[in-house]
Amino acid sequence: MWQTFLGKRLKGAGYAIKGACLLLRTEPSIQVQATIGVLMTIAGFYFEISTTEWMFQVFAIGLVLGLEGLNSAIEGIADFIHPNFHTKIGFIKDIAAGAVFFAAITAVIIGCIIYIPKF
Ligand SMILES: Nc1ncnc2c1ncn2[C@@H]1O[C@H](COP(=O)(O)OP(=O)(O)OP(=O)(O)O)[C@@H](O)[C@H]1O
Repeated sequence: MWQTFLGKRLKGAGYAIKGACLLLRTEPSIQVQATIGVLMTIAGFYFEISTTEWMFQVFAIGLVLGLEGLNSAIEGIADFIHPNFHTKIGFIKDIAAGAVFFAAITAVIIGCIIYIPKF
């Protein structure tokens, strides 16, 4: 029983890693956000930010990438179930993008709080 449970969880993790690789390979928005994440990580090492600052920065990068990935999935579902123009599809895509915007603004504020005092 435990072997089946563990096997299923490991399989699930495998699918999730595959999904993360797919996002990085196919989604331009994720590629941009991931590049910003890498640059911020380099900046973190360069400015030798504190442990607390690392925690906020890593959290912000993960939050933006995670929501951007979900946004891509919502866009994919919307295009699949209704490929033609529809105001409801437009609304769904806009609010999904709005959710990413909240996370991105949060990340920018965290970045400003960490890095502005270092200049
Ligand atoms: N099927 C649709 N019906 C109504 N409005 C749409 C539809 N598709 C897109 N839109 C509008 O266009 C905006 C951008 O759409 P989307 O996020 O799909 O990006 P895109 O530029 O069309 O394509 P992609 O992100 O794949 O490059 C949406 O937020 C929405 O306002």
